[in-house]
Amino acid sequence: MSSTLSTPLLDQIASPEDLRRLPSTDLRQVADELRADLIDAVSRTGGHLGAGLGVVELTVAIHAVFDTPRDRLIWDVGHQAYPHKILTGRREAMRTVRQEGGLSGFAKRTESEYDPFGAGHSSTSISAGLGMAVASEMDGRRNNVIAVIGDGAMSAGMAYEAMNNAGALDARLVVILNDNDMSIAPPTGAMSAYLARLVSGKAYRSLRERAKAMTRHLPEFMREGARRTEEYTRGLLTGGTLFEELGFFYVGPIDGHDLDHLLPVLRNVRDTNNGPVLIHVVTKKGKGYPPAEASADKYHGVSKFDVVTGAQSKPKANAPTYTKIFAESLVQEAHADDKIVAIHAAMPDGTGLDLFGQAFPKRTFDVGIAEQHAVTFAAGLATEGYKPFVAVYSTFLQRAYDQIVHDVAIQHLPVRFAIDRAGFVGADGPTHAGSFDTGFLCPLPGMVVMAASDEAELRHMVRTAVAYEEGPISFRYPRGNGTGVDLPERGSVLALGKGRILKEGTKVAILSFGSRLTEALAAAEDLEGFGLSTTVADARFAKPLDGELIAQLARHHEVLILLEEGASGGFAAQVLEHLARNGLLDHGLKVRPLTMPDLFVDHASPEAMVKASGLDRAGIVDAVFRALGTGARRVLQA
Ligand SMILES: Cc1ncc(C[n+]2csc(CCOP(=O)(O)OP(=O)(O)O)c2C)c(N)n1
Ligand SMILES: CC(=O)[C@@H](O)[C@H](O)COP(=O)(O)O
Ligand SMILES: [Mg+2]
Repeated sequence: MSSTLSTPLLDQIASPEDLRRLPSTDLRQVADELRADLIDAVSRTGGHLGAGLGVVELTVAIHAVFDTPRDRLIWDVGHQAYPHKILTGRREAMRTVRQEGGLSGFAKRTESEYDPFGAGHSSTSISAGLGMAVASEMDGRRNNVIAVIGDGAMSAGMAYEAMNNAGALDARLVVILNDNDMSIAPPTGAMSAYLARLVSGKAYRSLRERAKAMTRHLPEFMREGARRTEEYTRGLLTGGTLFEELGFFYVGPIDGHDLDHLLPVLRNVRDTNNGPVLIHVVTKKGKGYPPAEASADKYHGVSKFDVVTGAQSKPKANAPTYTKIFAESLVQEAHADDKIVAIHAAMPDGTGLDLFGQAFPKRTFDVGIAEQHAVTFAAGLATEGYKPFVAVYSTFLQRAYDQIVHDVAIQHLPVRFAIDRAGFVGADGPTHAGSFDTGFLCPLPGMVVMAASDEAELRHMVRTAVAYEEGPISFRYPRGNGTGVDLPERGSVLALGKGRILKEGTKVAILSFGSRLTEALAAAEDLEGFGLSTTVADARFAKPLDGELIAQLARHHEVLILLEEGASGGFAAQVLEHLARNGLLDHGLKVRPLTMPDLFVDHASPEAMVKASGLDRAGIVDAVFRALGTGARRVLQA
């Protein structure tokens, strides 16, 4: 902890019990100390900061009023849960957040009893909370369940599915809508505009007239609350909001940084709550830290930074990111083909489509956090002759699987999937690892599945996807910087289902799919040092497979290593099945698949995750020697 921090009250809080012992008049100071501590902690590690800064007062108020962990508190996404971690016994450990062996950057059940539900992906909190509320009701426990969800997360269909169900069940559930008018980027969509109107008071004023007439029908707790707090009365809006129509009692908008507003409202809800309640809290992302408040992304995610200046320390890169190469290549192609359109789900910067949006604002669609919709929306565009590119992180594409199957693949629609963050992503850990895309795309009839082994390949794959009209096509590429290869001026259209050989040998063959190719070439060098003549090939396609190439590698080598940065069930599984079906294993070929292990790998640096999974240079060499049999390395070394 920084010796310059003065946090006399926070120092006394080892758990929310301690917080609840303090008089309400101390809570403002607790919040100030908590904010300073949060900034100090994240400045040392990097991580998600803006969202946490915005919920400091809300976090203090919730823990002061509710009986956590008996009352269940769920943070949607969980990236804003850092202040919650500090107040729930993890203050010291916060100095390790997202580091190997340290705290997770999200809420995590195994980490604390104060985290009743893990997350990382958005918009799950209301569903999970409803399950807990119903269980509590069935058990007769009558504890409270509170789900805190952001305005960005509120754009996903799942939130409405949950509210629809909660309203019908009349469940005792508290949803706190943390409205900071920001997603990662400024939010888009009609829902966001609706919330803005509620906050600005336009909708509020007309509804208030109606509310006046309804006052005598208000439940007792609302009248009581209104009597007790003048501010609350002023901020109270009842009847007629979308949330009311869904069966929630709507309270708000409330200033989420003013404890004099938050505390009485939360107490009222706690003491008299009987059905679903939605408390609309207005906050500022980045609140209380000027560099965050001033930045465009409100310091959503930051690397280590200087607390005084806010300057972040970004490591110097020798090559552009894959994301940038994808975006630039797509912009280049879109200049030549006006049917190309680009879609992302609330991730303009992350997917690189901010660049595309600058060049083609009318051909760029931010659909909000709505991956399922993004895919079917793209399918609709494809039916009309457009060439939609859905740019999405591998992990978030998982959300849209039925849409890929039912809306795209069965109808053979040429939707192009640009799958970013494929493979280990490092600090965000298992919720964000891009592990499963190859495995879930390959079984789909007619789907073309590619992976880029460097940024030049990525450029070719963008061009290939533009040219391919027969059905859906995907290409995956990792988080971070490229390998530094020379880039072609423009990509070429790749021959469908054809790989390439980079180095020819006779004893060992390494067939790599995607990002591990550089390590495969390095491992081949090591193997040559042992006198093992090694072939290295880049498969490019997991579907259709290059049958000719696979047969050649299988027939003319003793060992075949299948390498990919993805879960088992992906590329290697496809090749193994192909080998088995075509009798290519019958002569005793020693095939070894190298994939991610069958476990959710905890956060660490991507390099450490790759190494721990045996997908690095040394891991590949080891796999070859294991295939050749015990003692092979010793004999060859001698
Ligand atoms: C399903 C899914 N899609 C995308 C993301 C990436 N993501 C993380 S936080 C975030 C913005 C969330 O906005 P909001 O809920 O308003 O929270 P805030 O950061 O404003 O507090 C997005 C798009 C995600 N975590 N999950
Ligand atoms: C919380 C969340 O889902 C995003 O903020 C994510 O952490 C972004 O990851 P990248 O840093 O890879 O864009
Ligand atoms: Mg928000």
